[in-house]
Formats: sequence, structure tokens, C-alpha cells
Amino acid sequence: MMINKRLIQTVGESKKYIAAGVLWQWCSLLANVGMIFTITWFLQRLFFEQAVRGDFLLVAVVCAASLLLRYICTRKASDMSYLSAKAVKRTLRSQIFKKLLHLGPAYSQQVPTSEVVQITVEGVDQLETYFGAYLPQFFYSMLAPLTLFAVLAPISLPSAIALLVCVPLIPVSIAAVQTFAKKLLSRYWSQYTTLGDTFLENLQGLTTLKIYRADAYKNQQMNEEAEKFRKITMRVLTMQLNSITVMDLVAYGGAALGVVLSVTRYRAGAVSLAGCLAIILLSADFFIPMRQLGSFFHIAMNGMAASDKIFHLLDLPQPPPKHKTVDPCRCTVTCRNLCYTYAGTEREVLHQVDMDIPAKGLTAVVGDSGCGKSTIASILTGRSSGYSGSACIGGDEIADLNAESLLRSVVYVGHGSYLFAGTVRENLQMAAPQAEDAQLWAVLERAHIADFLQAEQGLDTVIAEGGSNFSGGQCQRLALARALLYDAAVYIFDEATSNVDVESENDIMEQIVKLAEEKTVILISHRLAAVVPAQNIYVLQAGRVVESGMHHQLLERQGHYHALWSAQQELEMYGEGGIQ
Ligand SMILES: Nc1ncnc2c1ncn2[C@@H]1O[C@H](COP(=O)(O)OP(=O)(O)OP(=O)(O)O)[C@@H](O)[C@H]1O
Repeated sequence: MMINKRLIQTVGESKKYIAAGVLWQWCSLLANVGMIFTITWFLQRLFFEQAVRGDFLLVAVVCAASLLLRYICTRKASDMSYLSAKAVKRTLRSQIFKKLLHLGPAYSQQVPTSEVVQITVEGVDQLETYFGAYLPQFFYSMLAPLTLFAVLAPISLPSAIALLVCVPLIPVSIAAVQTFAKKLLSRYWSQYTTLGDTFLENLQGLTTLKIYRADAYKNQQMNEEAEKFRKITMRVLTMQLNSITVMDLVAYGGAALGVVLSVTRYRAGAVSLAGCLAIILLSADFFIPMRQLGSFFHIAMNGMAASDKIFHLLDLPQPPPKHKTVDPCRCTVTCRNLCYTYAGTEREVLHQVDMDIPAKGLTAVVGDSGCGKSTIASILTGRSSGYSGSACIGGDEIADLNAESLLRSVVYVGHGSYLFAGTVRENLQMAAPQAEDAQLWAVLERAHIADFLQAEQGLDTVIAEGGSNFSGGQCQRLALARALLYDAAVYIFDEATSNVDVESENDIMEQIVKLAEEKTVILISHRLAAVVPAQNIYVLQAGRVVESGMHHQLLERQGHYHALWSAQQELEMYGEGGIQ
């Protein structure tokens, strides 16, 4: 009945809260039983005209005390449910987080980031309800009928047996629905995610769709998908309503049976009037907890699906712990016979790449689009694992280096470095939490963005999500300032100046050249004019290093670099001609 032992074991802390929650619910049931017995006793005395004044007072006091007790029990049970849900969230999210840390920067090779986000947010939230509502109700729905049986059996054993026997009919009817519901729910979820993906994609590409006037067609396509989703949602709702109707039939049918039996027994003189009334009033309570459990049924199904996904992530094989750290004083980078094939593909994208990148100095990697430049950066930052050949930092194989130390030593600045919603200070202090204002201004000066920020609110200037209130050039300058503040040993700039104006490009390049006087700097660029000052340029063609040397040496060689350079020069001269 949707009880996952491993899940409960994983969140062992929640067991005590579930047990306490069930206990509080049980106390509330006992209070209710006490109240009903007092009322029925009083009714019997009234009926036989035996009631005295004090009886009414006694009933009033017992009812008030019982109601107060039930209120306290309900509050306590919901507190326990909250604590159990909190424990689940904390335990599972921290386990997922630890797992990702163990998997390292290359985790996305095993599980897509979108799935991790979905599991960590929505998946864990679903389990919160599973632990907070379903599990306590599951145990309580077993305990309640047994308790009521023990209470009613001395009054009328046949009635108590009849009521107890009818209770399991509810889970039986749920199980019957479950076989059908599983398939339907899995189709429902796949339709739901398909519609969500299409919606997100169309929203992100809305400008393109408008430009090519394809929005009407996409709209129609989405309408068709939405219609399919509406239909399957209706089927799920119908299934849920039907299952509730079946459960109600069983529950109220069972209660009616209890009433009929108790009245028959009363007429036969086998039970007292008070006993008969107590059976009538308590017979519904036999079924209500199980009926309530039935209504949590879909929560449990979602919880099970979520836990499968969570355990799939937690069970991913992880590399053994690595203790070797990067020595910041020996930050040469060397690649020998480096080959790489992306996981899940067969095409090798890097073939026997040899590179020697000295500590301190500017080394550039250039080549046509798709030749493998970013793949090299990805291997050097540890985001792509499973290479063959050798890739070393400071003489140590990257595959053997501790991921945290690698992240601390190699900083990557791409063309879309992310700025977070917050202030300039918060974004910069990510790189150095203890940095003082003077240090922050120093790197902003170096990135040539200090003047602009001084005219705004200085370090407290607000940055919108993704830096959307800043220009492309300003975002890159801020990203550069943050990277400079980080003080890593190796810097990789991957098309860091693409999409920015010439002025920003010149300022950023000036700082990159300056940085290379002290650090190991690798500059990846498709624009050859940017790499002219480099001490060594590696030219890649279809995943192979075909040439290397300084700019003038490569031009003299009249090879691939020369061809690329001539083509770009021609294009730039044509551009300038076009403007005139
Ligand atoms: N995640 C991936 N999965 C599979 N193949 C990939 C992946 N990323 C890149 N590739 C392939 O690897 C090859 C090299 O890509 P890479 O991004 O390294 O090229 P690049 O030289 O940086 O190109 P550009 O200058 O256009 O950014 C390409 O053919 C690309 O299709």
C-alpha cells in the first residue's frame, strides 16, 4: 500500500514525528469515544426518565473537555505533520546536494540540470505531503478501526465484527482503481511535461516566431496539445471522482449495516439503548480514517513517482574521493594526446591534442566554429570528464584532482557569465566574501565600470535577474571584475568579448593581457584580432591542433591561421567599406 521502506529509512528522523502524529490522532478518537458514551448514557437516562439535574452538567463538562482535548490533539497532530515534512525536506535536499557535490562539476553528464531542479524542488515537495499527510493517515486508519472494535465488541460483538470486516473493502477498492490509475497517471504526466516543454520553448522563441510569422501555426499546435491535456485531465478527475464514489459507497454502506445490526440487536434485547446509540454514532468513525486515506491516494502515487526519481539520482555511480589539490604556484597546463568524445555520442571531437601552456602568460586557442575550443575549456575546468590521453594542471592529471580545488584554481569566464539579482556588491562578494569596498572598487576600476557605477548607486546599484538592466558590455565588465577578485591561478576566457562593443572589447582585452603577466591565462576566441598579443596561439581544425606559434610566425607560415586571418580582415574591411 505505497509504503516505501527505503524512503522511510532514508528519512529516519521523521519516524518519531509520524508516530507522535498518529498518537495524537488516536487520543482525539478516544476523546470522541468518551464524549459519545457520555451523551448516549445521558440520552438513555432521559428516555427512561431517570435523568437528574447534575447529569446535564456532567454531560456539558465532559463534552467541553472532550472538544478542548480534540482541538489540542488536532493542533498537535498537525504540528507533528509539519515537523515530519520539514525533516523530509531538509534530509532529502541535503542528500541530493551532497550527491551533486560528490558527482562534481561533470554531474550534468549523468543527469540533466533541469531534472535535478525538478526533483529537488517539486519532487521533494511531493514527498513532504507524503510524509506529512499520507503516512500518518495510513497508520491511523489501521489503528482507529481496531480501537473502535475493542470499544464496541463488549457492547455487541456481531455488530463490531460486521463493521470491522467491512473496513478492508475500502483499500481493496483503492487497489482495484490503482491498477488502472497507474497507466492513466503516467500518460497524464507525460502529456503535462510535453505541454510544459512546448510552452516554455515557444515563449522563449516568441520573438523568432513573430519575425517568421510562425506564431499562428505554433499557437494551433499548442492548442491541440492543450486539448489533449484537457481530455486526459478530465479522465484523471473522473477516475478520482469514481474512486471516491466507490469508497463512499463502501464507507456509508458499512455504517448503514452497523446501524441496522445495532437496531436489530436492540430490538432483540441484546444491547441497551445507550449501547445501540453508541454503535450508531461510532459506526461512521470505523470508515472515516480509511476513507480519508483513500483521498490521499493520489498524493501517495505522486510521492512514489518522486521517490523513484530521487533514488535514481542518489544511486548514480560516483567517482572515488580525490584528495590531490592544485598547487597554485605550479600552474602550467599540459595536454598530451588528449582525445574526447561526449557521453552518449560516438563522434570523437578532440583528436590527440598536444598543448603546453606556461604559468604566467597569455595563450590563445583559435579555430573555426565547432572545432573543439570550448570542449578543451570544459575539460580543463572539470565539467567534462572521461577524456583519454592526458590533461594536467601543475603536472597533476585533472581526472585525479579534487573537484573543489580545481574549481578554486581555474576560473572560467564565458560570453554569458551569469549575474544574479541583487546588488553589485553581492555579485562581487560571491568571489571574495570578505572583500572590502576598496578592493571591490579596485577591480571595478580595472574592468572600466567604476565611473558608470559611481553615477548610479555605487556598490549598492541593483542588478536585475540575469543582469537584464545592464548592457552586454557592462555585464561582461562586471563578470571580469568578479573573476579578477576571485584571484585564481588559471583563467580561461571563452569568447568573453563576443557580443560586446569595440570599446568594451578593448578594455576587457587590456585587462586580460595585464592579468597574464601574473597568471596562467587561456584566451579562446574566434576573433583573431583579439589574440594578436598572445605569446602562443594554438590553431585548431576539426578537433586537431594544426599549427601553433605567435601571430607573426603563424602569418608567415601561410597555413590555416593565415587563411582565417585573411578571411576576417577581408570581412572587416568590407564592413568598414559598407559604412562609408
Ligand atoms: N554537450 C555536447 N554533446 C555532444 N556534442 C557536443 C556537446 N558540446 C559540443 N559538442 C560537439 O563538439 C564539437 C566541438 O564543440 P565546441 O563547443 O567545443 O566547439 P567550439 O570550437 O567551441 O565552437 P564555437 O566557436 O562555435 O563555440 C562540436 O562538433 C559540437 O557539436
